[in-house]
Amino acid sequence: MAMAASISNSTNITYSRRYHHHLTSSIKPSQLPFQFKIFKSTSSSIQNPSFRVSASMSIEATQKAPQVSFLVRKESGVLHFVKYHGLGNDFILVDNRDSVEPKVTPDQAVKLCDRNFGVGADGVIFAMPGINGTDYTMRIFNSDGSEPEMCGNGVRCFARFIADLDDTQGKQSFTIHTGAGLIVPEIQDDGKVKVDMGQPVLRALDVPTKLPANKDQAVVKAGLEIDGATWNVTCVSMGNPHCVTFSTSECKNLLVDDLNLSEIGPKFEHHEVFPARTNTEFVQVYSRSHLKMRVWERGAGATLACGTGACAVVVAAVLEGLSERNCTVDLPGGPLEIEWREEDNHIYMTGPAEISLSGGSGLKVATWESCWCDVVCLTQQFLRVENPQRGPLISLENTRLCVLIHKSII
Ligand SMILES: N[C@@H](CCC[C@H](N)C(=O)O)C(=O)O
Repeated sequence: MAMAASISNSTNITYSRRYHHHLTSSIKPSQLPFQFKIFKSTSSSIQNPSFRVSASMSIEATQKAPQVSFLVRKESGVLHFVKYHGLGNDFILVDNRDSVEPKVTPDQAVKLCDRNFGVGADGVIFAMPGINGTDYTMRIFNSDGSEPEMCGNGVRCFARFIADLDDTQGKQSFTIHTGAGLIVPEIQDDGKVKVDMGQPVLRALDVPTKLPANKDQAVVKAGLEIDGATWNVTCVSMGNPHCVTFSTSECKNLLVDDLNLSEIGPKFEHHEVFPARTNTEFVQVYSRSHLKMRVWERGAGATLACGTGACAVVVAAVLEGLSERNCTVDLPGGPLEIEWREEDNHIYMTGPAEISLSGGSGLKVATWESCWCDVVCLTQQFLRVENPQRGPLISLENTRLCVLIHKSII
């Protein structure tokens, strides 16, 4: 059988190879274990990456995939990582359980996260030894190298990452120490992750914001002048700071699709009333249980989803009298279910977290020595590959390196 594979990068350069293989029996595509490695060779400069492509394919209809972690392959000098995403908010996950120092510096994180010259991600997350009796510690660098206290989508990815390692013995719930305190994610039977995100912080000084607070010391529907417009904002910390807006003095219910996020977002992020900068959520109210938001993240810009942001949005909506405590929040990457529970004042967030690829990168101070990725999933419109050990694999829609195996020629 002849199989063609093409590999493209974000600059639309396409590399083609033809592979010949003999099938001895009739095998469904879903039974084929594929492994592609993409070698990105940039020894002298990261400005002109070239790709060396190799592919291997083994076909044994009855053979089960080996029960080993994809992190077992450890070569010295190579950073092994796995990429996960929560609704398109994507992260490079690093197994850092043997050290309390992140294996990647903030500068290296910036390079890794670069979508053109690196792997591409909204942040790098480290799974580290737990402290204060917790199972693990999670630390994260944003794509600009800054370190936030917490990340909601990231913590769902973290839970899946930990569960995908071989040594958790089926455990599905973990206690995680973060900059926002104790966070407890639990992987549900349907594969989604429900996270106890703790309590929101409303005290202006703790958010932190210099905006005028009400008698409860919270900032609810305060006016914020930006470029001659007055935005009504409510400030909430989920460990990290959020500024939530549903309206301006001119417009009672924002039409979020009309906003030019890259123009307005930075003006919120760097506004003097937010001494630690801020994440900003622009929200449209569909009903008292259905909200739509777009986000401009501190240190990462416009992302497809923000878990802490969705939690902050529901808190702000309740405080402004716009919604109930249980809401579906639509984000560009998909919906999250958020509950701000009255009994314990905790917020519970439920949503997906999925693996996109695993890889390794030789990290040097200024350049990438090599970078490889095992592509473990392919877009549905071409070929859906299912890994018998990990279930259906997800699409690479949001990554810049895509391996496309054309279904028509299988
Ligand atoms: N996307 C995250 C938030 C990541 C941190 C944020 N950029 C910050 O600096 O606070 C989420 O899902 O919560």
